[in-house]
Amino acid sequence: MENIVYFNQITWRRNNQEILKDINWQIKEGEQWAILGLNGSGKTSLLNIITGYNYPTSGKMTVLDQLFGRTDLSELRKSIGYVSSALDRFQDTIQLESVENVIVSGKFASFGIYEEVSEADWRLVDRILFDLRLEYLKGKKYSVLSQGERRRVLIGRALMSRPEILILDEPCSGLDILSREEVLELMDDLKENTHLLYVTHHIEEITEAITHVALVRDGELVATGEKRDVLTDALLSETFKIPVQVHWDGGRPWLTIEKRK
Ligand SMILES: Nc1ncnc2c1ncn2[C@@H]1O[C@H](COP(=O)(O)OP(=O)(O)OP(=O)(O)O)[C@@H](O)[C@H]1O
Repeated sequence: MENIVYFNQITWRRNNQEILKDINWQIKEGEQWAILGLNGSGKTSLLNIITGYNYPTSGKMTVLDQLFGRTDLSELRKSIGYVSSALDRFQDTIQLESVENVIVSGKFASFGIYEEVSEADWRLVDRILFDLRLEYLKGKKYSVLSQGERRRVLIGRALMSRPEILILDEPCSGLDILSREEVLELMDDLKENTHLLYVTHHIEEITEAITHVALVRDGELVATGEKRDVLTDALLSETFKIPVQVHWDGGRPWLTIEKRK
């Protein structure tokens, strides 16, 4: 495959406002990306272009080498997994389901099981439980899980469709420091079978599994590239509109805020 994602001079306009401006960005096979930017900078709008929910106003766009305008977006979406802490609002419907049922429902893009589940599907559930080290939760109801376990089960659910792209939109928001590390530890395993797009406000969540970073500010890309080239004091200060310094510890970047005059 040539490109996983390719934005060529993409703009997205809404109500006469240019929300995304002149976006040029390529994600290649084998790369794992993080996306950073302030609230309202355009991260979700960018992701919604990739998933085909926002249609570009101008420019050329391909996802998994499929050219927008010539491809069936609903088919394409089956290759894209999406986990968001915003999914928490759907959790009411799955409280009483077992962990296995929640995971298997990912195959049907619904939170209920309305279609027949095959033997092969259950084998994949077992495989996912094993890979994500969640076997100890087998048979438990979703409602009794900790927040960290719930996030990991929702990631497992997204893997049921064997996505080529997995969007993790602030998957660690609201988690304590231990649960957050448990979710982050999955990153190494996930990257073997999919391409990660990891959105966060906390740069220390950019683990060694992430290879590349995109910085977004006011609907424009400040920088895209290998993480060591992009996560610099100057580029992060520009992105976050506040003077910051980055330092690396344990293979991860950490931020300190410079005192403002
Ligand atoms: N459908 C829409 N119609 C009009 N304006 C929109 C629409 N979607 C997003 N916007 C605007 O585009 C800008 C970028 O929003 P977006 O949700 O992409 O930001 P974000 O970086 O994901 O923010 P956050 O970190 O808060 O989730 C905001 O000013 C928002 O109000």
